[in-house]
Amino acid sequence: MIENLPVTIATFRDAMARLGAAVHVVTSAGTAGATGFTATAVCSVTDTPPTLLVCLNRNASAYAAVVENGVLCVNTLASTQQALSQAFGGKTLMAERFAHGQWTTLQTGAPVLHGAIANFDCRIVNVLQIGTHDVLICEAVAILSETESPGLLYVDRNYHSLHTPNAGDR
Ligand SMILES: NC(=O)C1=CN([C@@H]2O[C@H](COP(=O)(O)OP(=O)(O)OC[C@H]3O[C@@H](n4cnc5c(N)ncnc54)[C@H](O)[C@@H]3O)[C@@H](O)[C@H]2O)C=CC1
Ligand SMILES: Cc1cc2nc3c(=O)[nH]c(=O)nc-3n(C[C@H](O)[C@H](O)[C@H](O)COP(=O)(O)O)c2cc1C
Repeated sequence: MIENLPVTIATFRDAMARLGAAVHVVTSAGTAGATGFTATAVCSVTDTPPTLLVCLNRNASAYAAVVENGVLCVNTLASTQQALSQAFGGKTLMAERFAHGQWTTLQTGAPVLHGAIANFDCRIVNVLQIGTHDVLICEAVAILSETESPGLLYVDRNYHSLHTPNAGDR
């Protein structure tokens, strides 16, 4: 038998850190005000109805407002938008986070980031409590995906560009 690692928070995180993930700034607005946080725990669920999930730590400063607003926008970052990931990734005052980037709105009123590789404007249709996190089940009511820019990848605790070289670059 192969010797396995003990399953601890540290071994789980170290193994999960090996998985490459797109980086998103998840925003929300409404009666509880504008808020946002950086997330890699975002995943497509089904296209019928168009649904994705977002995992949010209940201790995050954005948590209460996201749940009260009941809407959010998943803004998937371009490789040039690493500074936004850092601004929304914790500790920065909420008003200062939104000083980075240009913002508009679509259907729900959640802030929509200009220049993202995709924007999924969503209603939160279900919430599952799993350990420290809430899994927010989100139905997309409007989508933008206009830029050709490469995406931002987070893997091994570092940022990379998802630029795919074409034949001319090789
Ligand atoms: N730190 C966490 O609370 C959790 C981390 N993970 C996974 O473990 C990997 C390694 O994480 P770290 O060792 O913390 O370093 P990291 O360098 O990958 O994470 C960067 C920052 O993002 C935060 N973060 C990353 N994923 C998160 C999540 N799902 N929920 C809340 N905060 C999250 C971290 O606490 C840290 O402040 C992550 O990339 C993620 O895949 C999974 C669940 C919770
Ligand atoms: C690259 C990266 C990925 C993250 N992914 C998640 C995530 O998927 N879910 C989550 O709850 N927090 C995630 N975080 C942490 C939040 O963005 C934020 O730091 C945390 O909620 C605490 O922020 P606060 O100071 O506003 O409370 C991530 C942070 C970074 C930098």
